[in-house]
Amino acid sequence: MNGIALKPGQVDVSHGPILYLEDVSVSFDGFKALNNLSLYIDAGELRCLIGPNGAGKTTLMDVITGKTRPDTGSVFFGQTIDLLQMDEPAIAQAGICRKFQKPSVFDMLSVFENLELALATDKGAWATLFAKLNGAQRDRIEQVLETIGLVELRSQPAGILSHGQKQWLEIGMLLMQEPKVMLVDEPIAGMTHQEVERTAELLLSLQGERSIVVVEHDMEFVRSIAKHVTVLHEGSVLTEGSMDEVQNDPRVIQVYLGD
Ligand SMILES: Nc1ncnc2c1ncn2[C@@H]1O[C@H](COP(=O)(O)OP(=O)(O)OP(=O)(O)O)[C@@H](O)[C@H]1O
Repeated sequence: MNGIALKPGQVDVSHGPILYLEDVSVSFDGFKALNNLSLYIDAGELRCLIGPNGAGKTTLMDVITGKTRPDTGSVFFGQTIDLLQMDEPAIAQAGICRKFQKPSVFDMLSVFENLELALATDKGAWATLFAKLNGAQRDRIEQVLETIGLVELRSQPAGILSHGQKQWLEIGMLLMQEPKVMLVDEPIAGMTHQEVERTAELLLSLQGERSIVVVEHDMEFVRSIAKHVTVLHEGSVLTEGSMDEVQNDPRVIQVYLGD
């Protein structure tokens, strides 16, 4: 250890990575969806995960968020927090959140209220909506509205938003909880070209303060955001590197062409 005392809830990233997965295997009826997979995600980085269908990307996300328990291996959040000892809500509470492909905003509530709801704690959703916001909470919502580019639509019901805008609102709802790691599953599916560009800007603006792991099939999009790409194949890491490096790797070309 480096001698720095950590407060409860703090994540020890003093060695660089915020997520450590080592020798993780997951079997479904004898089939290895993850096979001795090891992966490290640095604090503040934006990582893209690619790989052909069935490579294990979703299973990997499920392991990190506690939905699926590995048969073997270790999964740590920072150097000291053992995620395999925690259930799904505890992992989310610790600061690892996941954005699923399909947006699930509340159509009848305004954009602002959706963000307000994301503040919901143990008091419950309705109590949160009717409670008076304090200054810090109001400032946080304003900041998030700015980040997701929905300031002007703040009073509109979420139901009138375009598909892309709903996705950004949902990212905003996750940001309200100030996660340290965001796992983002196929963020641009169904978006217009303009929305795709705006989503790239948004994800790029989020790195640094938090780590972002994006699973995406669209290679053009991956190229536009990724400094570092991990290629999964048959439940293991096939290779890692810049987009150019992985795209020119004969093993990557082979698994994609063979798909
Ligand atoms: N609950 C399950 N029961 C049985 N097999 C499963 C289960 N979940 C996943 N698998 C299998 O494990 C393998 C990895 O699946 P996974 O969904 O993680 O891949 P993926 O890389 O996310 O694929 P895609 O890009 O198609 O979403 C696949 O062969 C899949 O059929």
